[in-house]
Amino acid sequence: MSSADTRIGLVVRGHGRHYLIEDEDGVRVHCLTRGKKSDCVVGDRVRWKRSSDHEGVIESVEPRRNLLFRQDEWKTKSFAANLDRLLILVAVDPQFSESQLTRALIAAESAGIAAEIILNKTDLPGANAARERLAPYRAMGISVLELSLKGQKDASRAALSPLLEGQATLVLGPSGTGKSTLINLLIPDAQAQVGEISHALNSGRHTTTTTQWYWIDSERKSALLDSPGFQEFGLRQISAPNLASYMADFKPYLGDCRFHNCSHRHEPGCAVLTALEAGKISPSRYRIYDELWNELSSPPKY
Ligand SMILES: Nc1nc2c(ncn2[C@@H]2O[C@H](COP(=O)(O)OP(=O)(O)OP(=O)(O)O)[C@@H](O)[C@H]2O)c(=O)[nH]1
Ligand SMILES: [Zn+2]
Repeated sequence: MSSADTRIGLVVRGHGRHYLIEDEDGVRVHCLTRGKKSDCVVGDRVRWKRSSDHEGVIESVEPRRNLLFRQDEWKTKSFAANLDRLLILVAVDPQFSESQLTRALIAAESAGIAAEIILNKTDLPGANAARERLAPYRAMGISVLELSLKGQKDASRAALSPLLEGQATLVLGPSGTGKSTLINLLIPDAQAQVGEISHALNSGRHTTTTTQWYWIDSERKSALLDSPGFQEFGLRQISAPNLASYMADFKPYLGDCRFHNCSHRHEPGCAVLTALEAGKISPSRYRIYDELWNELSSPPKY
């Protein structure tokens, strides 16, 4: 088939082999992929053509700028493609897992996606403790935006809007941190958008197993992507020796170890261990590095 028969569309939702794509005019069409494989993800640009008045077929996926995914021993789970930014939402309460935060940052860094942190619920007692836990992240140059999404709606909107403008931004965050509050603040008709999409895909109203694409503005320039919660954030796509290069606080020391293939765990003359002892790398970040190293260098358990 020549590409003249096909048009470019944006994948805004996937469900099995069923996708909802949006054409250049913003019209949404239910499309199927050819064959059994479903290898496009939300955010992909695809070539598609109409197969009937109501449906289309996806012929191919355009090259991706990036792909954010997690990978455990058994499977790869894609969050979305062609992202401009990852926002990791954590809260004062429930207390966030630093390991999950670090994993998300490493996945973004290795995919070449800029990442920032939002600390929500700063109105609660315990805000200072949360701030302290995030201090190493600030120190390594990652922006931490403090919000109180529920109580300070206007201020939150004003802080977020410039960040999101003209971008495709994925929000990741554990349950209970205020993800729905954030989405509803920026996209008042979010529930309606979900309902419309689920209806078009026949996937049921409450299917939240895949990433959801929302337009923030009527010009369809700024998008927010919401991904369902997850328990595990595997990083099997990364090899243990490359791990440190995706950690901004380790990176400055990487060329300075005595051995070029230093694992930064027990070797003499290790610049990372020296930085740890000097307090330039935080003990919690080092502990996560060590845990990840063990995880990534152990053979799969199956
Ligand atoms: N104190 C305080 N509570 C907040 C704030 N933002 C959200 N909450 C509350 O935190 C709880 C969780 O918020 P949601 O927006 O439902 O969180 P979620 O991340 O979508 O959680 P799931 O629906 O479990 O995925 C709700 O009771 C909110 O009212 C805030 O800035 N301060
Ligand atoms: Zn070293």
